[in-house]
Amino acid sequence: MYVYLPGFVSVNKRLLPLIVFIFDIKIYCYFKCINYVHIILNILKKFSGMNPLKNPRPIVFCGPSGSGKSTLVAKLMKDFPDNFGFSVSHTTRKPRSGEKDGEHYHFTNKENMQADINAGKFIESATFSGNLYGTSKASVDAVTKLGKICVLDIDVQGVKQIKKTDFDPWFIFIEPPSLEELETRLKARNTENEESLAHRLKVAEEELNYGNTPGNFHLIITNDNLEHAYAKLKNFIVEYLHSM
Ligand SMILES: Nc1ncnc2c1ncn2[C@@H]1O[C@H](COP(=O)(O)OP(=O)(O)OP(=O)(O)O)[C@@H](O)[C@H]1O
Repeated sequence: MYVYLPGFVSVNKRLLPLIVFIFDIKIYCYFKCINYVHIILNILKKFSGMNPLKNPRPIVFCGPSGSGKSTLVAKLMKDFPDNFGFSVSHTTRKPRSGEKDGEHYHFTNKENMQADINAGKFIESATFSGNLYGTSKASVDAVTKLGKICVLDIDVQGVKQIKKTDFDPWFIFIEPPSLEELETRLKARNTENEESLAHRLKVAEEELNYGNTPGNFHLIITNDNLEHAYAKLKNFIVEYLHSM
């Protein structure tokens, strides 16, 4: 869809808000006697990721399995491809075929990992099926040093552990509109058997209690309508980027 501006210049309609925005800044700068090109370039740089962020505060996403964390984070990554990064977790399980050390996980052994946990080198860790999994401070720092906001997907037990350390991320809780809807989504996702579904729903109840306890999270998003939920998340991120 194109519109014709005076002077016979045709412009894609989606660009109009940007043009109006730039025009507003130009007028503001004219009256304040500031160089508007400099201001616009800085704003564009910030949001395009051309400017690495200085010591960005990581963001921990938490919420019941199936509440939509991965879906919302994927949208965020698409909108801000250069501003976010994932840390690489450690595990003592054996690599599966195709998994690369340092890329999918840092593969290690129990003795070394337990020693590092005891030495306070991990912000959180847990045991699943007899194997240790965890997030090291170094792997979060590696993302932060690149000037990117480190995104972490951590369960409630992990969040409780992090809160006991000096690590100080933003905590965002994603909740489903109801347990019934959570069950529907998990069934539709087709990743669960009856046993794992029942387990996830039981854990979800406890997680929702923790998530909704005042003071535990900086932001709680009810993921009812995906676009509304994402708009709330994006507002938070844009405000955060502005404040840096
Ligand atoms: N607002 C929504 N409306 C309907 N379906 C949704 C909505 N948000 C996410 N979903 C769907 O719900 C399912 C669960 O979402 P997703 O996998 O993102 O959850 P998750 O919290 O990352 O789960 P897990 O912790 O198990 O990885 C997916 O199939 C996704 O497409």
